[in-house]
Amino acid sequence: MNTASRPSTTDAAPASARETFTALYEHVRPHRWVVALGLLCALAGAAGGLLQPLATKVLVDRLASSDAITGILLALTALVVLSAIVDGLGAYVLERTAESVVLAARRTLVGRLLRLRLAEAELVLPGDLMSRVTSDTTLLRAVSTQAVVGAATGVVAFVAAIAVMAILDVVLLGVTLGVIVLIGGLVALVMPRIARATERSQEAVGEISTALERVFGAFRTVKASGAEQREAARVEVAARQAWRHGVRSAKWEALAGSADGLAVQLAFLAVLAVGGARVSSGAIPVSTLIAFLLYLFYLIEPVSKLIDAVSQYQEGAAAISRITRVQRLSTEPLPEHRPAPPRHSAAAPASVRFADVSFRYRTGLPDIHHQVSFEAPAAGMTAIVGPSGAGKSTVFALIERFYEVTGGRVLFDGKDVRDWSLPHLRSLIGYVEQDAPVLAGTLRENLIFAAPEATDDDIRDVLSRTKLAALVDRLPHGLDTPVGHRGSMLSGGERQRIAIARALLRGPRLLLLDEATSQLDAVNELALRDVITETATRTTVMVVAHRLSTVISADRIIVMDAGRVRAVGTHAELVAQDRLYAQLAATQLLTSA
Ligand SMILES: Nc1ncnc2c1ncn2[C@@H]1O[C@H](COP(=O)(O)OP(=O)(O)OP(=O)(O)O)[C@@H](O)[C@H]1O
Repeated sequence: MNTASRPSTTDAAPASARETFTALYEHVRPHRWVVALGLLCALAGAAGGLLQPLATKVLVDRLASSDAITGILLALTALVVLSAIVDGLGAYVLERTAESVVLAARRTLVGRLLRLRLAEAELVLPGDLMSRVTSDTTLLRAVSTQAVVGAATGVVAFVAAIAVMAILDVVLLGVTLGVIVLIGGLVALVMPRIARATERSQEAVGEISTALERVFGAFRTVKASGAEQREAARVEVAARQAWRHGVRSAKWEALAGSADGLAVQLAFLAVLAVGGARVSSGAIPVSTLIAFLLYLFYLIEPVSKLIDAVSQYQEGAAAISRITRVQRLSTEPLPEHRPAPPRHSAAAPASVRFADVSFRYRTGLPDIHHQVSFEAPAAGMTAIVGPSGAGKSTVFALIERFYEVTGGRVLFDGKDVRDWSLPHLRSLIGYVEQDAPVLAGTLRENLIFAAPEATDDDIRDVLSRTKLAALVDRLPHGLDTPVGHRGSMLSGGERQRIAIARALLRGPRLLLLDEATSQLDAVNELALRDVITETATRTTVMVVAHRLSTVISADRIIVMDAGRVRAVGTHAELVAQDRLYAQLAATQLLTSA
């Protein structure tokens, strides 16, 4: 997969063990009391299990002395049933909490992703981010609760069993511990490999999402280019990677998982040999050997719980490391809640001024703007023209404060954009991107996207201004007709006017319109020009213009070239005074110069 040219979050340094543990604890902290309840249930269940071998020893002793055993049998049965009930309750409480941990992690992650700064978001592959939200968070399920409780009950039950075994016979305990320590050491070597394999496997899952996102983001082009098989092969490469690392992780987990059985079986053989000798020499009675062996088998559960907990921790740590890396990216403040519906007629037009603005997209990249200065006074239309790559769209990005200037100042209504609260600043601006994105959903959802409180009257008014009323009448379900993925069921011109209607519905004090470079038919072009000129009578309009018809009706035109303002004037003035503008105007299609 050729993602080398585009750094992603996966390039960031992995989280340290301490960071991972703290992040994990932060996920569990809000649920600590429920986890404690689950732990209590698990401990009660474990205590029940712990009593069973002792009860069995009493039973065997009574059998030997021909005493009645009905009472002890009934007590044993009650103990078994009770431990099962408590165990079940504990398991339910924990599973529920685990789901809550996953929900909280997803909620936090999604909240952060949507607030990423544009400059950060551009470095990230969307498919990979999606897999972090959907797939990595799932791995938190086990580690956040089962592993915590498994480790705690495992330790308690293990220590308790060892204590009882010490009372029964210290020599046999020594034999048992010797075997367990030996196998435990081998397991410890395997554990970090599980974390590594899991992280790689999750990275590959991210690559699958990235590859799919690439395909479906340009599905028509993929089909028209006959690239289906090539693209399927790309996805397959990532899927095979995920498989390879998944299998590797499964191998280490299986090895670790069978270690508990192996440890106890080996200890059993050793205890049988040593214990048998001790029984025949009269050092211990046979009932002690039986009880000891039962405790030995009782140990299987806590030991396997401990091993499971550690391998779940390794998997969870891999996921946490990937999630934490996204959380390190910087974000913007959330928009404030705006209770009152926007009144587009009431919004006073705003002015915009660039004062000696220098800008580059990232350190190490060349400057895009060099001391750019101009003024777009309140009300009326200001068009920005210039050859492709001159830095026209970047002007809008700086007004919206998608990026910070590297020098000079951008003033909105006389105040530096950095002194405005970001959500407030953006709430005053209507912004129409060059490719006028329409989102999947209904037409209505798209229209009220930037102004959810807009009333039907507001919508009707904007539809008539943008000449979309006829389209709505034609659609089978009117405003509630779905428009397809990225508005694929609409024409290019319709998409553009919907994007303008969406921006106008916000009641902006400034409308930023990045005109599409693609050709529109004459009817659409006329409709669009009318919409813009009509809007410019009510609010400030700035247009990155690619069509002669747009610039002719502008109040002032700013000519940009290679990141500099080259000339400012009206169409008539510029045709006479500026050679580049005259050339651009002569070609009609301004970007082809
Ligand atoms: N997000 C970005 N990161 C890095 N460089 C960028 C980014 N966006 C634009 N550029 C670069 O900045 C320069 C100016 O881009 P801009 O989009 O402002 O040009 P433009 O004048 O609007 O061009 P066009 O008329 O083709 O839309 C281009 O060279 C472009 O490659």
